[in-house]
Amino acid sequence: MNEQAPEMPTDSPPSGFLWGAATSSYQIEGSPLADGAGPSIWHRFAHTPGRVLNGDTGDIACDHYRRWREDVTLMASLGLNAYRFSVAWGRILPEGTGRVNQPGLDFYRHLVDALLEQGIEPMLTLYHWDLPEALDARGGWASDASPGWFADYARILYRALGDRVRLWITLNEPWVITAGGYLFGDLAPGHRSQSETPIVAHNLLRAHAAALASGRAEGIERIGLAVNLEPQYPASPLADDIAATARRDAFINRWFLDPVFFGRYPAEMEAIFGTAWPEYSASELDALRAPPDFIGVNYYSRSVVRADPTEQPVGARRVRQDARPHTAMDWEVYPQGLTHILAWIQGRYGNPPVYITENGAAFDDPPPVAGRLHDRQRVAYLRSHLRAASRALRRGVDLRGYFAWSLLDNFEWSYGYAKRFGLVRVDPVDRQRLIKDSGRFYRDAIRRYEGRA
Ligand SMILES: OC[C@H]1NNC[C@@H](O)[C@@H]1O
Repeated sequence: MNEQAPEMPTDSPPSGFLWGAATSSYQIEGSPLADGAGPSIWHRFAHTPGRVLNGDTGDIACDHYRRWREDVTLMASLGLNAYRFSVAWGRILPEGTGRVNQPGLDFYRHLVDALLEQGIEPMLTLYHWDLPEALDARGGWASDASPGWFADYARILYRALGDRVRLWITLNEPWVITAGGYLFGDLAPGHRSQSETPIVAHNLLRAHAAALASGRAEGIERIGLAVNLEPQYPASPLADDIAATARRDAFINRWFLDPVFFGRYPAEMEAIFGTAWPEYSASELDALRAPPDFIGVNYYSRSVVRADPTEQPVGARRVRQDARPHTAMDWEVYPQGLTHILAWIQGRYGNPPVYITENGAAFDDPPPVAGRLHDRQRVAYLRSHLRAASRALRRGVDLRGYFAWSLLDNFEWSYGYAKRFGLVRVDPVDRQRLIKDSGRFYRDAIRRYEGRA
């Protein structure tokens, strides 16, 4: 059987299904201060010794800020009909609020126009972690003013691009923003505070609601929220493991979705944060109810969970499944979890429209040989997860698209350039692009699924 054959179920996806790839501004653009842009918290964090592996920064990254035309051509050659990217807030508002930097707006307008010329649907993420440094200096997401800052920023983009961008996402992975940036401290701004963490989460939810409202006022009809979801499975039938699994499920999967859909936090949150969990009035909780027009699901892996009082604040830890394959991030390859989490959304939140806005894997790729890069593990990962998505479609999940993470090898946050997720290799020296076998596989899969093969 042809190694590259998608070997996937023949049932074709719904018409208009989006086949895309995803990136984010700080991870690929480079030129973080070009043309009047203001620094972000990631510019500062990456330039702080010890924060990023090998001292890597996003100063050049994939040089996308200068190579964006080439990259749009690359997307078209892969047969993508959609592309998910994020806007660097600091390019639009160098101080985070106030003065608009026109060259920043122009960059994204040119990118969007080039995508549309190629028949590629843009999906724009308003916030993918690169908060303007000037706003962090004013309290950042811990500030009560942060939802207003975000809504004003969003409104500028809605007005500038709302006539050509139809798919918007307010926040990328509010859980990672909160847990990585404010609880565990491995991501910018690098805080480690149990008391600050629930406040930041609450402000992010308020910010999502405010950006949704300002989008509605501007006539924007399809605004989503992208969340990292990770199905949690108990390591044993022991009551402690079952309870620990429920806590970790609330902590990772329900902390943000329950408020936006139900106007309430999961009951487990108070047990997790104890006295650090604030008291909220009924009106404060109801103000969080802001169901998105679609959910963006970022899926990578699952967790098998055991109770562990030493692992705070949840009192649970992931048990490594040694017998199964893992990626270079040490994440178990578990495609079934994608089907499960999509079915879970369908059942819990009333079958809302869903896009898989990120799915992919980092592996230690072999070097290119004769202009080819045989990333077999990534091909296998994509094939198994596309099948898992197909099984969710068969179960009636309102799945509308799939975005591979990522188009390009890029800056993987605190890992720098050591972890590579790209369908396309980016040479660490000259940033030359080389489509990997996984990119070719994805192109062929799109053709097969769309009946063009
Ligand atoms: O770790 C892989 C990806 N996960 N979601 C957010 C992205 O910015 C990451 O690169």
